[in-house]
Amino acid sequence: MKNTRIDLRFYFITDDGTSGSGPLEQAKIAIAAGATVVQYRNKAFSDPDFNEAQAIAQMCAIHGVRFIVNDDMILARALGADGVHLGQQDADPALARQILGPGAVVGVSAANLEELARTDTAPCDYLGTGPVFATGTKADAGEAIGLHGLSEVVRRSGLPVVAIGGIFPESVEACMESGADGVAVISAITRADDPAAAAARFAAACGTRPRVLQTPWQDEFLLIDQILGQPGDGRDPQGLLQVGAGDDAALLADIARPVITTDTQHENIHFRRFWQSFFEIGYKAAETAFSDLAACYARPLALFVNLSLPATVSRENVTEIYQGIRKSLAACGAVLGGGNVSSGQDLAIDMFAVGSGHGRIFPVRSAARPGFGLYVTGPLGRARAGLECLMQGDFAFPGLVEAFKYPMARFDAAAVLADHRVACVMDISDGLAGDVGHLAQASGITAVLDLCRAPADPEFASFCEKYQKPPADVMAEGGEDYELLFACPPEVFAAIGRKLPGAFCVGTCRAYNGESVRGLPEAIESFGHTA
Ligand SMILES: Cc1ncc(COP(=O)(O)OP(=O)(O)O)c(N)n1
Ligand SMILES: Cc1ncsc1CCOP(=O)(O)O
Ligand SMILES: [Mg+2]
Repeated sequence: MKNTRIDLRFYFITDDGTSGSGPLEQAKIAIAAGATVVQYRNKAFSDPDFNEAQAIAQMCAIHGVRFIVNDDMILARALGADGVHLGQQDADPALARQILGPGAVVGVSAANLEELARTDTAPCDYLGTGPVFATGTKADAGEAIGLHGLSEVVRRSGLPVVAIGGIFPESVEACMESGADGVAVISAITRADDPAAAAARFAAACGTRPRVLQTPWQDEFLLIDQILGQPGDGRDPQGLLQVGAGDDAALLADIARPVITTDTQHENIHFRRFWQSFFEIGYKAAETAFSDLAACYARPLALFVNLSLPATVSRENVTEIYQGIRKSLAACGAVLGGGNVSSGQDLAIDMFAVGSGHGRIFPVRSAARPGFGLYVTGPLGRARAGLECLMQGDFAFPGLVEAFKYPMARFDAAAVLADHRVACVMDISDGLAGDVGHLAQASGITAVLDLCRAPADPEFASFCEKYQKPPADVMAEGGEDYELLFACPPEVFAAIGRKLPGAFCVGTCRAYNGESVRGLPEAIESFGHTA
């Protein structure tokens, strides 16, 4: 059964064969001009194209434009599309109707009367017929049927018909007069010198109206209000935000020894949507900022977040990012102090974290002394291994993937170190190999690494075995565990170790002998945050 009506007047189809702008840009132009339908046609679709297709789906949804996927009903379903377009070589329309349901749009191609005779049109909502005129866009499109052929199909089909193939604004009227309900167009827009002007001419010929293009977060203030909450809504139990969301700046209650840090997370540098959900991206971004506070013994109070949002991120995605951020805030008792959203090329999360420093001690990197041991608060390399698993598509080590996705700022460990007056601390965000060098340089010592004393970790060990990686290499190069590196006299560590059973020794501090770091596994390069 079908019960779908569709306005076919200006049916735009994305072009996967042009060196000009990509499908999302093309769709935006068509939507802004007044397209009534956008078909996503990508003959070489592969997984990484999903985000772009989703962005087109979102643009269509926001503007009330029907979104149709060519050829692939499963992709249509995954994208929440309005429907699918199927040709003679594609899946059976009856199956598409069964899978997509009665409310979906199912379109079918019948190039001419012969194909129409072979087509089960009962499950279909419309027919795509052509090429009406010669087209260079589809090599296997067959002979042009002309306006006469179009009118014959219209007369026989009993379905709404969209004319396709070689159509220009000048030919729209004749197609409509031949009985078509609309025209489908690719190259006359996508390969025009001025695609926006060409699309506008189509809209005028089809009788549709232009739109002011909205981005998913156009109503920025609403979005920010929704995200930040309001005073008294229980999200700021300590009353830190005397003036919070909704004003130009936040007024915070008095903070003893304010400690401030900033951090930025960029798509494809610090995270990938392919590997992490928006929730996970938000959560981890906040933890990375808070890890800096933990390394300074500061109590976390507030986080300010600026989001740069490309068109491929929806309002729902933004909400998910903030849900992830809120998980992190809840874990450490901090509040969301404010923020901003703006359009951008890539998804980026800029953060500004505020904390209250320890009453007596502010640890620094420069306080290591010869004779001190070098220690870390917990296992190293697990997050790096988890990242490798994601890159390989290996699901055999869920604990490692979890370590990559859900690091925890070590406020618990910081409290123990502070109790023992440890004065030299930093968080390991770039990998031990790189970060120990920073500590050694700041302290003017030589750090001698020895990673053989790391506690046994069966999952990590079997990962290293499977991928033939020396464990010490992965431990030394892997950032993103967000453990703390600290230096103190061995007798102090003896007491700390009883309270922090996961902590272990990674080396010793010696008088500077011309090298900042010794004992690094060979061929180690700290995992730099470069693309
Ligand atoms: C609206 C519309 N009409 C016809 C087609 C062509 O479909 P098909 O014959 O399956 O060819 P491909 O487009 O898949 O190469 C269409 N896509 N849209
Ligand atoms: C997909 C398709 N099916 C029949 S003709 C055609 C191509 C239409 O492209 P253009 O509008 O550039 O002629
Ligand atoms: Mg097809």
